[in-house]
Amino acid sequence: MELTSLALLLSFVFLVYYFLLRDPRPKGLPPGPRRWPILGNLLQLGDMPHSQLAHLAQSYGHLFTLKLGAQTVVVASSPTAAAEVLKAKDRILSGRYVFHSFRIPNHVEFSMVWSECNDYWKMLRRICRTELFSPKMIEAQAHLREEKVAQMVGFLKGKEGQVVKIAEVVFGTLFNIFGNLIYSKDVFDLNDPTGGEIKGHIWRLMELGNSTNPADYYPVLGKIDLLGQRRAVADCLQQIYDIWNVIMRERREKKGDDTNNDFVRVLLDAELNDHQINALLMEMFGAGTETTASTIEWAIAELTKNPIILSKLRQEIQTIVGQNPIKESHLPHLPYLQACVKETLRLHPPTPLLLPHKALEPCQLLGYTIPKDCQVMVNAWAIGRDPKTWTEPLNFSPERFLNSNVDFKGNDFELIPFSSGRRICPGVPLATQFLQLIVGSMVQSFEWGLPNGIQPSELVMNEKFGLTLQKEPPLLIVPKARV
Ligand code: HEM
Repeated sequence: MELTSLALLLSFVFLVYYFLLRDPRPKGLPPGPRRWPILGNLLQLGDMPHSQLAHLAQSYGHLFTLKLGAQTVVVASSPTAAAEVLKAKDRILSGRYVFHSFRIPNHVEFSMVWSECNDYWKMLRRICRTELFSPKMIEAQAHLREEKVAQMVGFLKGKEGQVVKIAEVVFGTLFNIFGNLIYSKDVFDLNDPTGGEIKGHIWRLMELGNSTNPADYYPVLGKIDLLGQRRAVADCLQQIYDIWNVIMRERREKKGDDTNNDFVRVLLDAELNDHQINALLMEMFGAGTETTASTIEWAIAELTKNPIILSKLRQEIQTIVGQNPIKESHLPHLPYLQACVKETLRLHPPTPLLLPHKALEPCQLLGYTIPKDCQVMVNAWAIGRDPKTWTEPLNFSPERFLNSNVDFKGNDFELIPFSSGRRICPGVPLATQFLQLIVGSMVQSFEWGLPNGIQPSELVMNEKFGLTLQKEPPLLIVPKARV
């Protein structure tokens, strides 16, 4: 063989080894599946990443490593691994990986979701804890939520016998609850198919938030904004902020005459500027509506599939509340309703992989070495369905919570739909009220069936990423008023 041919053959063998066979995982990381050149493990994610990752955990263990494009990601999939990430290494792993579509000046630096846990973030968390979601504020604003839910019930009574897309009605109701909690205004007209001015912008923003940005896998693409996603998010935000700036100007002008007891009042009193207030309000809508609406849709779906549980719940509400509309003061006396909500969140956490955390510095995790800047995900969906923790995990069985202290407030790592540790969802107190009030009111006020003669046992819900906007087909029901 000629020398050149031999050299070419050896080069080819070396390249095949280097790119296809060699596993370039840095030393010390948890094990993981073999990765392809350039793509890494991207093709293994499929269109339901939480479910695929749960599957991979069966082969590689409760802490494993993936390469997604150029990003190294460690995935925790058991209560032990989650406790290690969110409790034992809470500070070091509390960094946030910021999605490229949201790296927008005048937004990202004022954001709570995307900030590191710096002094500004601590100030926002304190406002949430002591003001916006304090027990006093939750109680003071209960009548607003009750009023908007009564409007939803009235709207659905007008739709008796017609097919209703439940997510849309719940979304509209949540938008209006938020509008009133935040700046004492409705934002959504349930009877208007366009939903009103601001709805389109927020809806589009949520769609953009759910779409994949290639730069999150290949950061070199970040600067060129290949698909224009960052520009589109910036445009949407500007349109929403233009509307809110008018409201804020009016409220600043009112000053002492402003009698509204809402979030804008609290934030103006805390002397936040318009950029800071806009970013925070946007996050309330963004983080609070889709998650809550998705959970309610799943609860209705599970109750439709489980008529015995539905009638038990109806019986509890009948005994404790009777014919009058449910008030938030009833909620602590409705343990079966609470259990139904917990069970829905166990099976269908709306952010199944929480939000991606990032290592602020290298650290040891269950004997492995996690490098600085490594992304860390926690698979709350897999943890909620783990047969080592839950008996018959795929069954919707609220009874499992009746004589149990397990709760979703961040102390029980087998149930972490809201996460745990310093990054735990600050909206838990509000979300709990929304979920129980809306599900309870639907059950109390309506019988419902599925359209086109579909039987409840035939109801198949698409679990794609667990989020309402991405569900095809959505849950359609035909309501029939009870009271
Ligand atoms: C069913 C309802 C909800 C669920 C399941 C949920 C879940 C979550 C999760 C998993 C996170 C990420 C935690 C982490 O990074 O480890 C989060 C963060 C957040 N949530 Fe919620 N959430 C819900 C409702 C709400 C509501 C109603 C609000 C506010 C009105 C809200 C505001 C936020 C904010 C601002 C963050 C970012 C916190 C930070 O990074 O410091 N969420 N939520």
